[in-house]
Amino acid sequence: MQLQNKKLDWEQFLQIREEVLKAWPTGQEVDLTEAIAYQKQIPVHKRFGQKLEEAKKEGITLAQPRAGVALVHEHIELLRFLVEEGGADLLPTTIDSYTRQNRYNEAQAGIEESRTAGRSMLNGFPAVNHGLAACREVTEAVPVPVQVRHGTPDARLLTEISLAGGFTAYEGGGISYNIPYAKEVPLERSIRDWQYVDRLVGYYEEQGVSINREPFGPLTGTLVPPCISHAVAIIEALLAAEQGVKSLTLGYGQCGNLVQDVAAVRSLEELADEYLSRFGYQHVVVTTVFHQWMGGFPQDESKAFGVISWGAATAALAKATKVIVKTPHEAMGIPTKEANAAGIRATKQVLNMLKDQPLLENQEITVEKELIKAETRAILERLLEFGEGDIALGTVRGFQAGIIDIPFAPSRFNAGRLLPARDHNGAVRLLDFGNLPFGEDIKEIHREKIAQRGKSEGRDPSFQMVIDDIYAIGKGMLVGKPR
Ligand SMILES: CCC[C@H]1O[C@@H](n2cnc3c(N)ncnc32)[C@H](O)[C@@H]1O
Repeated sequence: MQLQNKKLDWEQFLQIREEVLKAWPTGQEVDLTEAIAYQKQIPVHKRFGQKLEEAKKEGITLAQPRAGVALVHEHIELLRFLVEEGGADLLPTTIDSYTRQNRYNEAQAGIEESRTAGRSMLNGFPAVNHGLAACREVTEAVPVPVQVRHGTPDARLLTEISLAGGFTAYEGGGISYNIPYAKEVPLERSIRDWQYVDRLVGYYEEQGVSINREPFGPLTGTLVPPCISHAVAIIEALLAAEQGVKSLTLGYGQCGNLVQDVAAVRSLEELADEYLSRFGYQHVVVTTVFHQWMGGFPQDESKAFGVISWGAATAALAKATKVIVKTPHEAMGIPTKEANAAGIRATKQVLNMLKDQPLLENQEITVEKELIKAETRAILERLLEFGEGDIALGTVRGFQAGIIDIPFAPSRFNAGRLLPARDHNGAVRLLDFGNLPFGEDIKEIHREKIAQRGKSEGRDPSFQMVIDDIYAIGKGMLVGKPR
């Protein structure tokens, strides 16, 4: 049946579900009626969406790290440490890479190796292999809400076990966990598989259990222009809302220029409200998440704290509901629990110093916000045309035509023709627009700003600028100016 953005028929869903639960033995542990009852007894202070909604009302920004290790008790110890020593307001459970690729046999081997080695031999928590009881042990053992964070194109079984396991929030989407994460997964397939995920969340909502859903905002985390990540966020918001999702956190990865980043967070929330109400989705609570710099980090830990603090400051000034925290080990790899907690403490120090300051607003931010909205609308409206009004169909066709295009994505279903580069203030602009449906007026703004940088650096705008910008922050700068 042709792909369409339409709520999955429950009987059809249950048929698919029989196959989904067979993919690993722990799937047989999931009983939806029992799972709903279990979720209903989770106290309100442990419900992710509830805590986000309260933060939005208070106008404060919550801090959440990433974290996940192979074994259950070590994972619990890690999460407890991040609350007690780091001050985390919200917790993750980052899932390992084998599980993300449905390679449960190798995840199982990783668990055995971790037991033998006495340390985590996986880069995350293998929730499917551990199963329901272990997930409930984790979510019950910590005092704050916990969210599953991963990068899985086919996350259907992981969702079943995560929700039955007491997690009250779940990251990802059919575009955002495919195009930046996989090479060979057809977009139509991942969109369909995430319609299953969101339909399951819709079922929990219908039964009175609210589960927060967060599309993965930063995408490749490498000079992704706000209009691109916003377009993906709005598409995944519309796809999720159609399946009955009511608690949505839309995200954006820090680019580094304050005006652009504050404008990006504000425009994201405004565009979400605009498109959700246009398509008739009522009572969807929208919050925002700002990801601290997702690109290359300095090795030097003091410099890394500078980058982390700049991300915290921007998130607070933008009044993002949540900020995802980096650590001083970012340039090295998976952080120790001490480094992870240190990143959260640095972040919280900045958030606390800024939380009584008003939202940063000025004419520059307003102009930038309107530019981002015009660019994002141009993409979304063309996708709707390509889909004859259907955003799911339009998205698949739009990626094929390069109407939407994610810079530096590995997927062969992505056109990969965009070339982003910073302007002389460090805002991310486009050197090559690929096949984006922008008018000359928008293109001229990008060209002029990049030309200004070329003039100030005494060089013609070129691919070299892109390369210099990719390495700039790791080298202690924002704009990759020639030495
Ligand atoms: C989009 C995800 C990339 C970021 O996600 C961090 N990350 C991945 N896996 C873990 C983990 N198991 N524990 C703590 N951080 C983790 C990386 O460092 C990077 O910043």
